[in-house]
Amino acid sequence: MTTLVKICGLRTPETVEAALAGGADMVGLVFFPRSPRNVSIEEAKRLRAVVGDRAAVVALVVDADDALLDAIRDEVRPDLLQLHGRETPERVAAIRERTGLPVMKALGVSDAADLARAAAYAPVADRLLFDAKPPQGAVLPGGNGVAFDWRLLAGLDLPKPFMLSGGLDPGNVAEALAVTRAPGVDVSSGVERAPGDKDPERIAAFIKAARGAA
Ligand SMILES: O=C(O)c1ccccc1N[C@@H]1O[C@H](COP(=O)(O)O)[C@@H](O)[C@H]1O
Repeated sequence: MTTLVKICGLRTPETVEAALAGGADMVGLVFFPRSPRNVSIEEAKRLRAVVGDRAAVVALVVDADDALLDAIRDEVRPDLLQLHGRETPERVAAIRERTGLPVMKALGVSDAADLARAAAYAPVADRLLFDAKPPQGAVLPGGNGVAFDWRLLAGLDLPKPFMLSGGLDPGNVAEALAVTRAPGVDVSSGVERAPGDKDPERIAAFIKAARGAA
């Protein structure tokens, strides 16, 4: 089966086009003001129009309140919500119910015990995303370009599909896929020149490397 590829934190039509030209399955828009990749609802609407039906649009939020979720659903019309904060299983279920959108819950991983948390989220999320835990003192809960020990995911058996993220880049994504057998990968920092500044060449190289590994 083909590996799903998500390019996250896109902020310009040019980089959205680069992701689509490379064959990305999902493009991620970040709604988190502290992130250098943050977009407003208006910017997101324009990017959503650029994407059309050529890929799935993923709206990334961090402990979002209902007003923000409603605005994203009604105005941006994403295909999937990525919940990248401290949302409990109950909150994930409530968001899914309220918005009517499928949700992907991100879980921070640093050791095997972190994977046990997936059991509580699998019944309420449509998809899980395993990311590295942020380094101490980090401003962002994700998008830090930090990897975790991929061997923790080897042999993982979950009732829901999952994606891998955290410190992936064009040079290591093939190895990450070989180790984890993840059905999908997600990247942000690893395809940038600087935080928030996506590089079309690195986007293309990442997608090619992920596809080549499949
Ligand atoms: O990208 C961001 O700015 C971001 C902000 C807040 C939460 C998550 C964020 N990005 C997600 O983090 C992971 C890993 O990113 P990286 O490739 O290590 O930079 C990825 O799932 C992004 O969607």
